Amino acid sequence: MIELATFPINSSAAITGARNRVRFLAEDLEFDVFASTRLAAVTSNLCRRLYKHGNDASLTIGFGEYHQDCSLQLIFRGSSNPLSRHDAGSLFDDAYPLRLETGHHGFTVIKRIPNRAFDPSERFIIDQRERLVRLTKAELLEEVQQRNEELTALLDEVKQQSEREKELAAAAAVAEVERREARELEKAYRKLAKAHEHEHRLANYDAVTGLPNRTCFEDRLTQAIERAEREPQNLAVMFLDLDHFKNVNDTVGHAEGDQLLREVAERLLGCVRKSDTVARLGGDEFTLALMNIAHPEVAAEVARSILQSISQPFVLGGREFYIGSSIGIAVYPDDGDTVDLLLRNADTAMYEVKKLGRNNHQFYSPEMNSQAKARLDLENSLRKAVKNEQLKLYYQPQLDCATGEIVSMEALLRWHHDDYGSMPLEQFIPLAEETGLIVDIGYWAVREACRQNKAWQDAGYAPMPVAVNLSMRQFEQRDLADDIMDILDETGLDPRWLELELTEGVFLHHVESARAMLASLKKAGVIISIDDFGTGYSSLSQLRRLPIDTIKVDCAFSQGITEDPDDAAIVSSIIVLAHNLKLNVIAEGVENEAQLAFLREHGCNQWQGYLFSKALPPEDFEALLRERHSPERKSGTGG
Ligand SMILES: Nc1nc2c(ncn2[C@@H]2O[C@@H]3COP(=O)(O)O[C@H]4[C@@H](O)[C@H](n5cnc6c(=O)[nH]c(N)nc65)O[C@@H]4COP(=O)(O)O[C@H]3[C@H]2O)c(=O)[nH]1
Repeated sequence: MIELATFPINSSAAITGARNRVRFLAEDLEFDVFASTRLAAVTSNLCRRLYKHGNDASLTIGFGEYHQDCSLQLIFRGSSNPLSRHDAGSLFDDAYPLRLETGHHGFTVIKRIPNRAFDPSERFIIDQRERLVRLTKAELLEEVQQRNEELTALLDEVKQQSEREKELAAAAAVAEVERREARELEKAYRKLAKAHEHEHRLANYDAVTGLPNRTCFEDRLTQAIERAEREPQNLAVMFLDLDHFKNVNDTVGHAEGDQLLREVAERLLGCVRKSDTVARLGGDEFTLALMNIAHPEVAAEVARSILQSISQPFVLGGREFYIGSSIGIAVYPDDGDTVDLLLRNADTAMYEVKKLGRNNHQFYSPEMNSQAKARLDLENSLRKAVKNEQLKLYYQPQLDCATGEIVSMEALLRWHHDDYGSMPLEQFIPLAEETGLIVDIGYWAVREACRQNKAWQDAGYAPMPVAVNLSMRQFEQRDLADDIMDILDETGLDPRWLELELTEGVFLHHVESARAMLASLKKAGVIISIDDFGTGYSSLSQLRRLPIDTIKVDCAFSQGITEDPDDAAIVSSIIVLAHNLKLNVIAEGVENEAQLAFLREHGCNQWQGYLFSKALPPEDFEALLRERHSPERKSGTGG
């Protein structure tokens, strides 16, 4: 800094200024209070300092850069009283009193700065007392050196600090990367674990119910058997199948069907202990493993409570559904000591329940196995018979009660087994129903009956309807009506010459779907009849709402009408009821004249039975037709 002037100050004052002018505005010229002097330097590029040393106060003013020949004017704002030159002069030489625009009085000191050369090496430092001290060159050098050392030390420190910071930052970055990697790794592990868990669930649990699947069930049962081998105990394996579950699926759809399975799972879990296992094998089949049971009767108790629980209604899609269940039980170690054997024997016992009428439970017994084997043989033979077309249709004439003419016929299935000869229907129809083979057999029967009927018509015999039995299982086929219409198309038989016989059970179990299918068939001209009427549970009101044409009186009633007044009353009531509903009545199983006379007397429309003829092979039936309705008489008498 270039020092311009030093003003001793012995007053409290404020300094303002601009550019190369300095103005001292003294707050108060009561100089005896200068002890509290505090000045603030405010000029911009003038460098100023106030030094106070002892009682001396001085102001050093200089420029940060070289200026010459400038004048300094210090203006002290004074009190309200005019200052005498003396007053001012006591402070500075060349002080002139003045009156400031503010109305205050002050004085000004004008100091000319001589045109003199400055030594640019002159330096000042601020000493410890905050005084500006001019240094000699040597001192300056020392000062600079000292400063340099300080600076170097400082720089070193800064450098070290920065190195440390760098190291820390690097370490932090590495740590961050490691943390991030660890996080990524953990995420990947979690994902993998989740995928493993998902895979495990898929492999071991049923997606619909969340219950263990077959694999998981077999694992648990294996472990339980191993435990039971070490510490002898009883285990029970149950095989459970829902009765008529398919009806629910067909009526309300698969989503509701799944809901029902979930509710069944819940109910099953509610009937067993936590240590037991309930699994779903698929479809409507469930298995249970009851661990460490005190005695087999415990399994029977559990089975009873399951039957009771499942028999409660299920509400699906706003409707109530009642389903039953069939349970087979096999007990370790008596009924098997391997998973396979226990499951197989429980399954066999379950089939036995189904055979005996469902909605019950049954313990496995060794005799069942031989029955099951026989059943399996029969099933295989039946499959072969269907494939090799060993099945035949026989035709039983149906006669008009009033005229005695053959007016229609019923097609009845016959199976001639290569080894066993003629197989009784009551033996293989239920098996075909159980295995679902009846669906194929049923379609074959409809096709064959239509083909044969059309062939007789084409041969010139008087056209008449052929009645074919439909199984309840066929009503589980959504396309039944379309398929039958296709068969009629294929064989060229007019729909009015086909009659479909169904049992009351169809209406009990498939009311809605059956009604719609039958209505469309009836609309096309197909005749619909209810077989074995009186043996089921059809209500009169239901009968009225069904799209049917004919009621068939069951053999048992027809045969009892002459001996049992109840049967007589039932048959006559059925006839009256049917006629009121404008339905045709046909009595089957008529074996003697007295029965026929009763039927005639009560206005029954048609009859069939051994009194006239058994079901005949097609060639014999044709011979009968030839005899009674020769082709030549076809359009003449109508029978
Ligand atoms: N005791 C006696 N019986 C007589 C007399 N007249 C006729 N029958 C028998 O009564 C049954 C009448 O058939 P269904 O009630 O439809 O009862 C049929 C029907 O439900 C079923 N079935 C027969 N063929 C078929 C078929 O093609 N498909 C289906 N799904 N079921 C069939 O098998 C049942 C038994 O058929 P079949 O053994 O042929 O027995 C026939 C017939 O032979 C008689 O005067 N006295």
